[in-house]
Amino acid sequence: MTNLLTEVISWKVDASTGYIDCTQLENYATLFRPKFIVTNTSAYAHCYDYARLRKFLFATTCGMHATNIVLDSNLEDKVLIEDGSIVMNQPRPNVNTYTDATQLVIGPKRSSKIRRPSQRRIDPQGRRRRMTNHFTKVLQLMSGLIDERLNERKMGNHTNGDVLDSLLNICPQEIDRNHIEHLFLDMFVAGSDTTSNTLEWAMAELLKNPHTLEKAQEELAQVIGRGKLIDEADVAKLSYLRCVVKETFRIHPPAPFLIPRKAVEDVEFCGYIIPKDSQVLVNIWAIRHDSSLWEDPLDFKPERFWESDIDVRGQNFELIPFGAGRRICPGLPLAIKMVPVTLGSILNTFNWKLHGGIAPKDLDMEEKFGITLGKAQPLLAIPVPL
Ligand code: HEM
Repeated sequence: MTNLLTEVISWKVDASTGYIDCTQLENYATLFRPKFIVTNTSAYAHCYDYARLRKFLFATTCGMHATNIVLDSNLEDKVLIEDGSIVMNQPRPNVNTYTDATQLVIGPKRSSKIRRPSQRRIDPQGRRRRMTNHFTKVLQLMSGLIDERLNERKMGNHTNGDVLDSLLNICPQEIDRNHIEHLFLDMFVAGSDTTSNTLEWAMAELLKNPHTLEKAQEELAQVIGRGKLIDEADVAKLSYLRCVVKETFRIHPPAPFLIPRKAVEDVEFCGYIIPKDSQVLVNIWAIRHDSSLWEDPLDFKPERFWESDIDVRGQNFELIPFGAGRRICPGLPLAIKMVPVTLGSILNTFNWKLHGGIAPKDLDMEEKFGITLGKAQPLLAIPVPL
């Protein structure tokens, strides 16, 4: 499916570098709507006296994917907050369905025993059944949106040119509808949890280190003006915010072992022989702890990037939260826009404090390993309208 994704969205491998050229996806990323993020935060703040940020950020990220990246259709008026969850107005299925489905994939399993191949079909906790059920509903959501788009195109009043349009232009000759639905599912699964976890960690680190929060808000106030929405173009002017994002990627890489590789032949690497067919994990979590690479590696210090050219795009191996080389994350161009725009928007339109009178230094920062490296305890933070 990834090959298909790569082909369809015209990602090309640059012959000289071997890297994927994600220019076209990057163009889609210009469709962000910060207003959507802030409207959600604002609605959330009114619903609750505290915000369970993870749920909100996850739903917001999904919403952004849906409204801005994959489908440039304007779903904003159709998205609302109910009972603390972001739901789509009827007749669309509830976005929680997607959240629940992902939680089932990445959530803790009661039995961690490795089962024999003959037992793999057994589903004692009903997870597979529930997951299939949830994913079916998400696929129905995608299907409904595709129907809508096809109708709009038939009526001749559609001018979007988003990812869905690119795919429909080559459907059914090169790709069928079933592929489109599953392709969108892939993008949602790979993109939402990674992005929302990064945002939750960024907020947790800022709240734990109030001087960094103040500095980030101060910069936003000076460059953008307090209370104003930020958009992509502003990010270039927000150096400290960009340092905060890099430092969050460094300390909390969502995929701490990247995606497993397999040696296709015996390889000698740094004096070791890696036998053919070995599974190879790249431990970027350990790289972040390496004091020969980073001064005070466990401390959250965005300032370390002030004077540094180190970037997350796969050229500096001490910081590769998106991987590197041919299999580098194809969502990188989206994510490096989505994270600072979302973070900057919620920082510039609200004041934030920890729920329950917790002192910043006591904030629990334990990690929990699932498909992505999340925060073990959800961050509870109160958005205080300005
Ligand atoms: C903070 C955000 C994100 C992070 C940190 C992240 C990180 C990663 C990493 C580390 C990999 C594996 C790369 C490797 O093994 O070398 C990966 C793969 C992938 N990511 Fe992301 N990702 C993010 C957001 C996204 C988004 C927004 C999308 C799509 C919209 C996406 C789609 C994918 C896909 C399809 C793959 C599989 C690529 C392949 O197998 O070749 N990611 N991502």
